[in-house]
Amino acid sequence: MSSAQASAYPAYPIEMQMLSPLADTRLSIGASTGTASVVGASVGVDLPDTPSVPLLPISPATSHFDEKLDSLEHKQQYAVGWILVHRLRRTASVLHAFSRRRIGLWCLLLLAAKIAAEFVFYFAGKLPSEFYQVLGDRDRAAFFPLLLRCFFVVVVAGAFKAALDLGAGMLGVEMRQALTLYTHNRYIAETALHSVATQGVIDNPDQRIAQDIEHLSSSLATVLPELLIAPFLVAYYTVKCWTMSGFLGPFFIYLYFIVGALASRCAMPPVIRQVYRLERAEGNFRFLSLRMVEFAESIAFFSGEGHENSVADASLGAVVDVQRLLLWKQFWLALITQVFSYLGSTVSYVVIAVPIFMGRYEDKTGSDLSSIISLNAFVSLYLIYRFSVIIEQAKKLSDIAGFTTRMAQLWEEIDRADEIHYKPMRHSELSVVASDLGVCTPEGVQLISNLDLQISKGDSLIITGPNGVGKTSLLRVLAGLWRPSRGSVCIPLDRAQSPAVFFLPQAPYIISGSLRDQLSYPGRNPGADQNNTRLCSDAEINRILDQVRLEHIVNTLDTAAENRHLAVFDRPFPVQFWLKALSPGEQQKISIGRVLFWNPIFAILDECTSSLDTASECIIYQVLIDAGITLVSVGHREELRKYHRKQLHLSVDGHTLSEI
Ligand SMILES: Nc1ncnc2c1ncn2[C@@H]1O[C@H](COP(=O)(O)OP(=O)(O)OP(=O)(O)O)[C@@H](O)[C@H]1O
Repeated sequence: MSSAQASAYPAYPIEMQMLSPLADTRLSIGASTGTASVVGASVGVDLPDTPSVPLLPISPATSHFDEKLDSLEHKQQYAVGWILVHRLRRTASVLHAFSRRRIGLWCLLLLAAKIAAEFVFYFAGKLPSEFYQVLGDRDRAAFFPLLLRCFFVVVVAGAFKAALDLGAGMLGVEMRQALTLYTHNRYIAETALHSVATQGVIDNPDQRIAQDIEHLSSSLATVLPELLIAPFLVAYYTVKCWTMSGFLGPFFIYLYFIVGALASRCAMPPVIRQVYRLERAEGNFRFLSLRMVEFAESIAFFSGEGHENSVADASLGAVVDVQRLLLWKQFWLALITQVFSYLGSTVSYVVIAVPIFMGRYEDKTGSDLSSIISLNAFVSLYLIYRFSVIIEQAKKLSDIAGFTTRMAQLWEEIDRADEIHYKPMRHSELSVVASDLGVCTPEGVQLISNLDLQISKGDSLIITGPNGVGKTSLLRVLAGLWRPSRGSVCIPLDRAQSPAVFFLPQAPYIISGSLRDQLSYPGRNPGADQNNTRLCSDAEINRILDQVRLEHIVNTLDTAAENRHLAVFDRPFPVQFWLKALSPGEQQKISIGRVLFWNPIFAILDECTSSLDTASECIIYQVLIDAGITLVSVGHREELRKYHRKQLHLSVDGHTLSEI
């Protein structure tokens, strides 16, 4: 390797092993950021880590919808302008409110480390030129001190590089925690969860929380220090380059930067578009696999493995098709950025060639000239490198814009849900009253109209009617999950230790935790303040298990291997354990146990005994009546009528209310 060749890649001694005539400029200088390239790689790896909701089954029939979603998301990715500024400002204020001190501290430390590291890297970058000088002059006395200094600088540069990675990682974690805590507080709330999660206005809220916030935080943590320090470094190395090679040096480098930035910008949008499509396809693929695990038994009973196999293959096909397309799009982006990367070293020769050929260094000896070439190459390569870092940050900023958009859309949807949240009115009477009530689906399909209903304490009501007529929808309106399309609902005030109204959905909801946690769920009076936690006592657990005929579960828990040192009612088990240990009917009994624990005035039961045998169902209903709980039940079995005083029959033609 000639001295001229060598001097084109002086970079830092710490990265000497990477130096070669074909070395990418950023590979040879990239020690300060740890970034490997600007080749659009980071837009290509944003795959979902969590299963997504079943929004888009994979089938050719959905491709048109996919296309529409694509174009929508494509636009949203570039939702720049004031709306993005507003969203970024909101993100900043959330970070400020949730973790201002820790984030501020990490930002300051990171910036300080970055400035110090740049100094070290500058000295490291000058070392090769000093070696050329010392070796060129055959100066043995100066060689060993220089070698020692080189070793010291390498160690310090390595330490700074590691510290920068640590600082950026910690800052990312702090930001992720703050943004996710804020989102949890807003999303997992009475006003938002049901509406945002079930009404599907925005896709995959789970993915936005678990993945997009993480990507946003880690991107912000790497971009912020780079952008803060970039103007100073560019200015400094521009002046340095100007003094060494005249104005033509910076001119060529700026020109190179502008052309390179424009070219890679042109190739980027198609990549981002395919990344979005890939994310969605991956989400659907994972969702199918998860469903297969969840419904393995049903599939086995149906002998549906063949069908599932072909659906899984089709889903995989959709993923790999997009992956292939993405690789092609990335190829063009990579081609452009790689060509410009390698061109960087050539530009540095041009920069130094001009003053040499113009005779500026005529009076220099061979070793002086080698040293100047090396130092100049370092300065111009570093300036080029700083520009490529800026290009890279610009690309990351568009990623940040995309992730901010996805996160902020979720926040905005939560804001909307908060605004339109409907809460039934409360009154001091012991009755549930519906006046002139209209019930519509979220799509606006009228299910029930002009319903006047008064359910007084002791006047249990059974709601009957054909499938799909709107029985559950009526309960949703009574619970405040759906806003009535017309009229109003009024329910009693909660009491200190128990809610006035307790709703049991059709599907039992089993949680991770102990038997005490299961029966006490949700752990606090749904109507009371957040800190008012109440758990079943041992006596209450024994009573409830006896009432719902579930005493035998204690033996199952007692013989389980986990946490034997704890009392049986307090042994925590994962939800998977509970789902295996309890049959669907037993799971429903656990749910009913919660009603008995909370002892509300009214229990609104949506086919919550559908998995029980008739004898067990009758026992359960009798226990609830004996507990003095007034029931509003949806049920199809004739036996249930005798536990109620009134019947509301819904049909497509209207409704009738009658005494039993
Ligand atoms: N979240 C929703 N978005 C849109 N439509 C819905 C939604 N939930 C229910 N519907 C529609 O409202 C209608 C009534 O549903 P609902 O669940 O209230 O019926 P149901 O009488 O309880 O039926 P079943 O006896 O089968 O439980 C159905 O046609 C259903 O498709």
